Amino acid sequence: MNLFYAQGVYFVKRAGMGALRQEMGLHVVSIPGSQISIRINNVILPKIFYMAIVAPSLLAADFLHLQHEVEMVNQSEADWLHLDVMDGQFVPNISFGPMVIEFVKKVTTKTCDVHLMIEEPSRYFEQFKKAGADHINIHIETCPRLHQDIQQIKAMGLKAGVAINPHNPASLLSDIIADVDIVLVMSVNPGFGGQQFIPNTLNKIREIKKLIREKGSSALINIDGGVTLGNAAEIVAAGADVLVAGSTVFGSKDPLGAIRELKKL
Ligand SMILES: O=C(CO)[C@H](O)[C@H](O)COP(=O)(O)O
Repeated sequence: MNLFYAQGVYFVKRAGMGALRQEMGLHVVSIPGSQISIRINNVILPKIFYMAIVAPSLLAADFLHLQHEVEMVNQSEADWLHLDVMDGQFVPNISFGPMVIEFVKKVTTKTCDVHLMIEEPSRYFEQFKKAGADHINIHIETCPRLHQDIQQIKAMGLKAGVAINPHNPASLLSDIIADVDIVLVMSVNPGFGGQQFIPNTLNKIREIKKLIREKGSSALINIDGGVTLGNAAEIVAAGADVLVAGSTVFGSKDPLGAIRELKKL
């Protein structure tokens, strides 16, 4: 187990996660749960802090001032920029596609986490890579050849994520979880920002965490939808690694402060 000391706080790097995390540009990571104690050289460290990855979702930004919004995220403590692509088929809403991402990429300094809520996503992998995606997340519900699609994303040099809708159980991930870098758990029905977090997601996070351990996976658990300053601590305590936050960040009078609060968890 790797231990870091920074700003008066000990951070623990979870076994098996380090390489991926460092590759993803993170310096310190830990296991959740301030209730966990660890023993190092016979000294018990009583408090372990967890730093979630924070990914503001551009869907909730002011599109008239997109550059300004992206620059705000650049100045923040956020780690990733979450980019929701919707086709009006898989989800009822239509958002934006590779062209917008290409412009965003010119300005952003953050990792571009692209979430494809579209039918037949593999038709567009190349376009999204070209546009600047660092991660491509695809839905288990849209991919009859999910394993092949995940391998294709990874072969392109990108991180691959599998997204799962609220009605689908964690067990559906059983035979793919060892192959993915990210599990994107939808905590609202996909299509729109500003919805209420579905409480059963907390159980699902715990189940996915268990599955990750059982399968020796190094996937990060990313929670998308209805994340607020009020429920984020509980979500992280359940085992989430990444918090996508749209309205909580872009709807705030102090978006930098909102991101800072999420990072403090
Ligand atoms: O994927 C999404 C919707 O399909 C959005 O990323 C998600 O809803 C985040 O928005 P908010 O934080 O406002 O709930």
